[in-house]
Amino acid sequence: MKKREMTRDNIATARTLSEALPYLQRYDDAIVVIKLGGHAMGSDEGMESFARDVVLMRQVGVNPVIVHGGGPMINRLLDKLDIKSEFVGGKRVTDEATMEVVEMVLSGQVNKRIVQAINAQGGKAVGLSGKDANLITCVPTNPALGLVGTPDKVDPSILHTLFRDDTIPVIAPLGAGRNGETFNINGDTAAGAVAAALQADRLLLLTDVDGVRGADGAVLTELSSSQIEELTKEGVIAGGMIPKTETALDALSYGVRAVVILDGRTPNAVLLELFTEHGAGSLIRSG
Ligand SMILES: Nc1ncnc2c1ncn2[C@@H]1O[C@H](COP(=O)(O)OP(=O)(O)O)[C@@H](O)[C@H]1O
Ligand SMILES: CC(=O)N[C@@H](CCC(=O)OP(=O)(O)O)C(=O)O
Repeated sequence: MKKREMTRDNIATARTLSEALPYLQRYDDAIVVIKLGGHAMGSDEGMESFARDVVLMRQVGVNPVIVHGGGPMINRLLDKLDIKSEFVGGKRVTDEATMEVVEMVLSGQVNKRIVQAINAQGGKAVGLSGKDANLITCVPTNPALGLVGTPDKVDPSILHTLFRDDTIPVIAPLGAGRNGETFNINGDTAAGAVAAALQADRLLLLTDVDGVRGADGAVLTELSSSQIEELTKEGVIAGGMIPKTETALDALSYGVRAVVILDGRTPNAVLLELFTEHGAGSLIRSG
């Protein structure tokens, strides 16, 4: 199928998925890992639009893999339960009581919301966490962070099985420890580890800002690793953006082709990034 120019207009005016298809080229067997952050999944309309994009990607031959966050949703339940929580370097210090809430919210609530949204758009999604089928095994990140885990081994075989069955995996960022523990993994870190294990063609980190901003506040459309190091040292890249840029650099070093940090609240964000010439957000490539 020949690629026609895909603009915001002709995606938005296509009333059905099949109407939009002629504007896309087939991307047979490309693997695109998409991290959907908690801040990017606020509204029901936004979730519906995201789910539609994912189903459309599958229809043009891409294998999408969703790894999600849910920080704001975890905060809400922790508040209700009066459990205090703090972040160090963009990662939640996680004791056992917090871990229970994290798992309940991510695997139970957020994961199923995304699965249901994709299925409602005619896709076939299956929800799992890093604990399923030995997908993600972790080691503790740092004793000061408690049960925060760093992926140590990722076994993507279950994901290949799901691809063959035309099924879209939706992954909650939890991992198993070697001694039966459950670890809380930052969503960006989990997405990077999965993308690396799959040697993904692209890793998209969807958040609530239109990209990585420089010192003057403008979005940098393309970023190198040395720029990232410099901006982090200067404190321009801070908070939740730190795990994202760290993830981008790690993923590239493990063979992921390109990483893009973009605003997940923009309508058709994923499609615009993948199928238009200009893309969206901040692109980070190796070299
Ligand atoms: N240089 C930067 N450019 C853009 N955003 C930044 C930067 N430094 C810090 N941030 C913050 O990082 C946030 C995104 O991280 P986070 O809130 O953890 O997102 P998510 O929940 O989508 O994973 C932005 O909303 C912004 O406040
Ligand atoms: C270790 C750690 O920080 N885990 C995250 C997991 C969820 C997440 O990453 O959510 P967002 O993508 O919405 O920020 C947390 O507990 O909030």
